[in-house]
Amino acid sequence: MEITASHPLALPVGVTLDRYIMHRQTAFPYATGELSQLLRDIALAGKIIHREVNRAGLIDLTGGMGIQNVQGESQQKLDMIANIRFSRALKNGGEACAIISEEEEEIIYTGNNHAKYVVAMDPLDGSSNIDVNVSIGTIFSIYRRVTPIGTQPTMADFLQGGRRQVAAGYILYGSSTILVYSTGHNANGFTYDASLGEFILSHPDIQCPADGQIYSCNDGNLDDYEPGVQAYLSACRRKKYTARYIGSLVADFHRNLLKGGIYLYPPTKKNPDGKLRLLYEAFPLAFLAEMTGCVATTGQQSILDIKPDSFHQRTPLYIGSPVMVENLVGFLA
Ligand SMILES: O=P(O)(O)OC[C@H]1O[C@](O)(COP(=O)(O)O)[C@@H](O)[C@@H]1O
Ligand SMILES: [Mg+2]
Ligand SMILES: [Mg+2]
Repeated sequence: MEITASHPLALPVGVTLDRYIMHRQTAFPYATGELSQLLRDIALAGKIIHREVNRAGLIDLTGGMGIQNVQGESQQKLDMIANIRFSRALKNGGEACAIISEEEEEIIYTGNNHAKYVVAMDPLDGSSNIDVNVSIGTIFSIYRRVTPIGTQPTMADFLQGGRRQVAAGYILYGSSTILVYSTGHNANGFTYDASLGEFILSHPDIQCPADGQIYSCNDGNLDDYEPGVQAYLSACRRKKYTARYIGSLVADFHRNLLKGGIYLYPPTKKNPDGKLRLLYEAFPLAFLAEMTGCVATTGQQSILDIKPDSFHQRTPLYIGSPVMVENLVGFLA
């Protein structure tokens, strides 16, 4: 029997992330490869965290550290491991001159002052789900620095505003591990094939359904929510929409992005400005939302139009299918 290229065992594995990045880079004659390398460094750290997440229960990576981060939240071991792994990959990769992380109060200087880019990151999103084997993620946002190359980066490099992001994305560690990112044109998803050690293009040019029937919010805070939000949620219930809330922003966003839906984290008594952080949760997902036809708002303005003034500031977040978000905004008006 002759084995041809179409034989099931000879079929192509698909487009790897590396090959996709290279291909995209050729589309931009002025591209110098630094952003491509930075994306590869993030993918590498993602592969390592994929490995740690998958064996967290076996190597005592579950549980807290007994210390609190700048948010006043107890830091989980995996929060810190992810923070170390991503910081190290960005330091060694040489393309990021500084990092803002959920797990550290101040700027992390990588020493790569020659580098053009800065990264804001949520190394491990959905920390409350780490110990219970529920999907968690990593969120990242990339800016071209505004301070001169060769100098020490400053706050200004990080507080440029969501529309100045040159790339953003997330890695979802779920039943499979998927990297979804955009460099400002469209958004693509790459599923990790651990047997090859490669991210493979699995979700090209993701487009969010204009409408949906899934709503995601912490119902336990219902009494805290403003009347407009409560009215919107009871309208969802009346319409027999499906309530789905994983408690990991990345996982809830990803599901709604593919199926159509809305994620809400309104202001609460505990978090009058909302819980989620602007620089490394809301801005990057709002950037992706813009590329996939979703909408991201505070209820009053587009998330991407917020003028940031501090590294760990919070914001209300309503994000998802445009018809649903506009409907919600109608209730808030
Ligand atoms: O437990 P709550 O109040 O519903 O909050 C859940 C939300 O908080 C987060 O866990 C915050 O992110 P971190 O886990 O990175 O701190 C989101 O992922 C999630 O959507
Ligand atoms: Mg988070
Ligand atoms: Mg986190």
